[in-house]
Amino acid sequence: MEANLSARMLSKSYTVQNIRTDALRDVSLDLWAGELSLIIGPSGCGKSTLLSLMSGLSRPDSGTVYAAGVELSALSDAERDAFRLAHCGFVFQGFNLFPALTALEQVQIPLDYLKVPQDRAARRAAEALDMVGLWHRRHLRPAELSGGEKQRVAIARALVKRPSLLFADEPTSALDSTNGGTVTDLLRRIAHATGAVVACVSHDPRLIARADRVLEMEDGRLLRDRRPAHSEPMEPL
Ligand SMILES: Nc1ncnc2c1ncn2[C@@H]1O[C@H](COP(=O)(O)OP(=O)(O)OP(=O)(O)O)[C@@H](O)[C@H]1O
Repeated sequence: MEANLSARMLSKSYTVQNIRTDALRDVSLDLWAGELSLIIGPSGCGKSTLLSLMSGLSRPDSGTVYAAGVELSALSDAERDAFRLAHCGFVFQGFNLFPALTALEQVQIPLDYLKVPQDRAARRAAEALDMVGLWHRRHLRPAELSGGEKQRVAIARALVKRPSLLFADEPTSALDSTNGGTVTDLLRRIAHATGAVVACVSHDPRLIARADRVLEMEDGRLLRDRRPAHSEPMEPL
């Protein structure tokens, strides 16, 4: 079977004031559609750098990334921007919601950028909000939502484009453990239901049992690749 995202021998270093940090050293991995892959490891081990290279947010010093059939590392900056717009959804730690917009309006924004006609955009935004269990909260603004609900709105906004690649960088670190668990389970259900590659970076070991696959990093390298045993099957979305 062909992987939906393949990284080969990725290396990236940063030099600040003549001090060089090797953030990633010859990392190779394949990610598969329809599962939640958790990339875990201590602070500074290179998780965010790896996510940023795999999603085309930045370029490696050496190595290649193939995603959705495209060699990202061979694209220009403008071509990578277009690739991300077409194929990638992103979820971040800080939710990044607009204070003045309702939950439903936040979710519809990416479709406005993609120039999807209004009636279709409204329908798809409603479906995405329903998928994260927040249709009944559609008229509320961020200040009226809990942290867990805000993150679920952000996930719906990432989902509404129907991305083939969904990237989450520390999506649970601003949440308590119950809400963190809910958000992680949601990411896993989304992977199963939509067939997207879902890659989530976290330093929180509590998420390990909720992922389909766990990739452990240390000091810019991948140390371990395993699949936790799940005792309970997931409920469908
Ligand atoms: N833009 C940058 N400029 C300079 N150094 C950087 C930059 N981005 C990352 N680094 C360094 O590269 C290394 C890896 O950073 P990265 O953010 O990828 O790690 P991380 O595992 O995601 O860390 P955290 O869990 O703390 O977010 C660290 O030593 C970091 O200080």
